[in-house]
Amino acid sequence: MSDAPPLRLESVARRFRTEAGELTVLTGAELTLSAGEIVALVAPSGTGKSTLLHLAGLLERPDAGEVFVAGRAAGTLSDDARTAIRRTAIGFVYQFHHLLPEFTAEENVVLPQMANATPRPAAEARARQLLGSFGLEGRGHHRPGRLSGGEQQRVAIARALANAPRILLADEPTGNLDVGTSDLVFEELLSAVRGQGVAALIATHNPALAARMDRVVTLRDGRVVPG
Ligand SMILES: Nc1ncnc2c1ncn2[C@@H]1O[C@H](COP(=O)(O)OP(=O)(O)OP(=O)(O)O)[C@@H](O)[C@H]1O
Repeated sequence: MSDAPPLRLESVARRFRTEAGELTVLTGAELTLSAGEIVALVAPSGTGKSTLLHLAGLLERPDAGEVFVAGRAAGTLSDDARTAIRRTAIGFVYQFHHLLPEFTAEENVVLPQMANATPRPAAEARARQLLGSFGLEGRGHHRPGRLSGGEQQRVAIARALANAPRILLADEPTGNLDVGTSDLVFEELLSAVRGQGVAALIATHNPALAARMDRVVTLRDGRVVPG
């Protein structure tokens, strides 16, 4: 299975029950991420970008179709098995950093590694190396509340990469930052992802940022189409 793509969505459908009736968001969506490929997901608000990322990240289950992570079908797996895949193979970055406020920047990058049974000294060394690669040496002992928005988001990216995932999923990862900081942090994100050979699916509203990636896709009528 080692030559299987890191991520494959096959005929994925997702519907929601709303007060206005049933809302079909995805219907037969297909997407394959090759190893190390960085794909931009650019689509109008409300068309299902977050829904697609939640399905790809095994946070939700599709109503139909299948999600394969490294060739392994996730649909029939237990919630525990899906959590284990998510912890080892997938990193997430959200628009808001979601760092744990009572822990330092370094601890925020250490904790997911320890949850993954990495011994603390190795986890700390990796955290320092990752934070250093984002220009945050010297900031590791600060809590998130004492960091700037750009620094917080850099820590969140370091945390997402902490367990050396094969897949990174990002939902507007710099959407909360001012334009200048957003460009800088995005550049660092792309360079880290490329440097580590991680396949990435990154939702953004910014066409200039999307153009920096290997391929652009969009959502139309519930399907993934070239953007
Ligand atoms: N749990 C839910 N229950 C009901 N409707 C939902 C649920 N989650 C999402 N939706 C609806 O599904 C549609 C797609 O939502 P989604 O968040 O995936 O869009 P999006 O493209 O990420 O939007 P944005 O760019 O604004 O974040 C929206 O109409 C949303 O209201």
